[in-house]
Amino acid sequence: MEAGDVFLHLWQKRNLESENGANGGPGDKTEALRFNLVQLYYLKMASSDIDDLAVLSKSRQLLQEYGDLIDGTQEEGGLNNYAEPILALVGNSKNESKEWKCGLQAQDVVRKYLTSDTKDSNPLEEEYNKLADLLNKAEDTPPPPPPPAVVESKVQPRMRQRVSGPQQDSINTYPSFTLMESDDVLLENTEVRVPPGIPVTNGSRRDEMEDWGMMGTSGGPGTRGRAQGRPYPWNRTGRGQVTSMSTGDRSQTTAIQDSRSYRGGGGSGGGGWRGSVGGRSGGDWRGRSGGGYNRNTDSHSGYGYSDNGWREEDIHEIPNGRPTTYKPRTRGGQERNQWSRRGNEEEELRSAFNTGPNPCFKTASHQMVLEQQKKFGRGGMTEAAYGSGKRSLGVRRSVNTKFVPPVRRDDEDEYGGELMRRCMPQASGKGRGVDEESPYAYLMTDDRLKNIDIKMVELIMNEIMDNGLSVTWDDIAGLNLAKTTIQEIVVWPMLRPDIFTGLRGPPKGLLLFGPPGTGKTMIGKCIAAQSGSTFFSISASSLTSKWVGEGEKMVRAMFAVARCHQPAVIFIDEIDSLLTQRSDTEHESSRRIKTEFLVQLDGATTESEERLLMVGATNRPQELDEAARRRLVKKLYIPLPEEKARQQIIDKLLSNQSHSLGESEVQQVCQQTNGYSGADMANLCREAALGPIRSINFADIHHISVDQVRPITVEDFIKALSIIKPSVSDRDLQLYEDWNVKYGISAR
Ligand SMILES: Nc1ncnc2c1ncn2[C@@H]1O[C@H](COP(=O)(O)OP(=O)(O)OP(=O)(O)O)[C@@H](O)[C@H]1O
Repeated sequence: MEAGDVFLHLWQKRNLESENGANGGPGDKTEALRFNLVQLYYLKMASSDIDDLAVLSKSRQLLQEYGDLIDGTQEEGGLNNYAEPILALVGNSKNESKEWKCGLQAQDVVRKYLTSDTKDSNPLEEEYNKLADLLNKAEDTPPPPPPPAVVESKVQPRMRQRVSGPQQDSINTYPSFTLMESDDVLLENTEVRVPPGIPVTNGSRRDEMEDWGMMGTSGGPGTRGRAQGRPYPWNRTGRGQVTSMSTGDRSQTTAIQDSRSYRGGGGSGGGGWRGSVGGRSGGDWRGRSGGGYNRNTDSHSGYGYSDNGWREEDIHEIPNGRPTTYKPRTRGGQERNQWSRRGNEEEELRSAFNTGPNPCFKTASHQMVLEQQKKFGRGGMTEAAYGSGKRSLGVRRSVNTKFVPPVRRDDEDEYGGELMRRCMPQASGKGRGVDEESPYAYLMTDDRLKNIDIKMVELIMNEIMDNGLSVTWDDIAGLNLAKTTIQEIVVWPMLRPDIFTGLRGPPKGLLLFGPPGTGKTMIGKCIAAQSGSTFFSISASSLTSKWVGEGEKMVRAMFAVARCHQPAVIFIDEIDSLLTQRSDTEHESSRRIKTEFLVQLDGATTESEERLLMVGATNRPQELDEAARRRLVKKLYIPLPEEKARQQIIDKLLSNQSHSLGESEVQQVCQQTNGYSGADMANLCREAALGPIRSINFADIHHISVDQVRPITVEDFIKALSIIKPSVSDRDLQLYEDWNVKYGISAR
């Protein structure tokens, strides 16, 4: 990176955080607008008196301003002009921001802000000139003998450096520039390549800064104290004095940093915007000088730089990695700007900087990218770098909350990363192979799973229902038509695929619909037990994910795994929750899940020879998406049980209980249970079975034997009938029947 680029970074950072007049910098402005939008929304929620149109128009206006701020191309306008450090981070992530380019050119900014074409003095230029002088003097001073021992740094292990150049006016060799300690954050993201001939110094120069007026101008009383958090422009307390900075042909007013960065500033607040960095950097930065950052009494105009707070005992790493110490100038000025280094001369140090195309100084961001590449290969950083915000449970997002992208990090899953770590050690950097301990590692050799995440494979495999289930067709009372149809389209084709080919090929989808509690899930279990196929019982929740893009991958994984386990049946209970009609207002991610589902269900991706059947069950068939309805070819109505079926249910349930009901009494009960579902019948029997228990004295309950409990009688059933009522209304029933007439196959 050239000198001009470094200046651009500094300029971006300063302008992003500084306050240009009363309106604040673009960073503040966007925050304020976002806050306004949220506030407007809550106001509208809280009061219905507020006119919808007024809210709409205000929101539109705010959004417009917000958009202008984000995308504006003017130098101090668009946030994208300040985005270099951020872009450096997201540059390797798969993200739209990749296309997001900074509209500013280094040379433009340098030309505009460092070369004054008016008679007015440019404080920045003056400042750099002073620094250049100082450094030139320092060059003439002979190096001191090396110190006896190197003291370990306790505070700032990061490299600090100051780069300066001679006073020139070309773009990349503009008078001189200084990277302050408060620019460390920036430095971490910046690879600095200093043009040959530019002297480089390192270390703390607190007192020089005082001399140069870089440690803050005197501030107002408001700079006292230390505010917590980041206040908004309108409620900032203790804002410092506003100083004016003349920058060539324009004059810029820079509000000195708000009070959050200061600690007990006394009467002289000031300190400059850089204080904010200190504020965020934590205790090491604050208050080391007792009076906080406000040591400077000089009312030097221009940027009020904060005290960088470099410590005299700080140890610095020189660019080539060898430790050096910087011995700061004393007040007497004799030792100013001197380097000492174990066993090496200053020349060497300088030449290390001037190595041209291969600078040995690695920035933190560069280092991070290298480490990422080591871990994840040339693909470099993943979303991990992008979405590294701390997540918390149960805390509402506020306008101050950091944005956490809804993109899953590679080392994260629904189980806090545990599953991921178990199945994908590469996510934790241990290697790229599949974890051999994973019980499903063997599956990953299958070509059909080559693009599928093993973590998803594992999740799907966990949804396989045990084929050892003991539900038989006889357990299901009534529903003869449904049973025959299912045998025809599910069981036989699975057992004899050679016969069921071509026109006789089984349908790929089956829909069981009807009132709740009529045995749809039981049918699913029965298919699992009787068809001899691998039965995946999938719930809608196991296919949805909080991460954008994961849901559809899960659907794809489910079909891929099922294909590996043919013959297979995928049973999805309450399928309406997954495949409701698509609408313009629904969320993009749920729409994508549906689309993936439909694609997978479609014949295009389902080979005709595949023995794969999708069975969906729903109580709300009318809400299904039309495309899904078409793909679930056979729609079987599972109605309420008829009287005979209800009798079968009672007989079955009473068969292992002691009871005194004869056939006529059971029939009597069945006649009174018209409109009861199978589940209602089961509840009725449970309620009746409690009758004998209720007749026992409470005192006897401890010692009474099972044989002494009286049998269930018809009276128990009659009492239970007054408690258990039918759960399906006539109106709902009519809806099912209408839908069945329209789409069902049992209406023939
Ligand atoms: N035809 C039936 N034969 C025997 N028992 C039945 C029958 N229908 C329902 N049941 C009883 O009702 C209970 C619930 O049935 P199931 O879960 O299969 O209903 P469902 O139609 O899937 O309900 P939902 O639509 O609410 O999921 C079963 O455990 C069983 O005890």
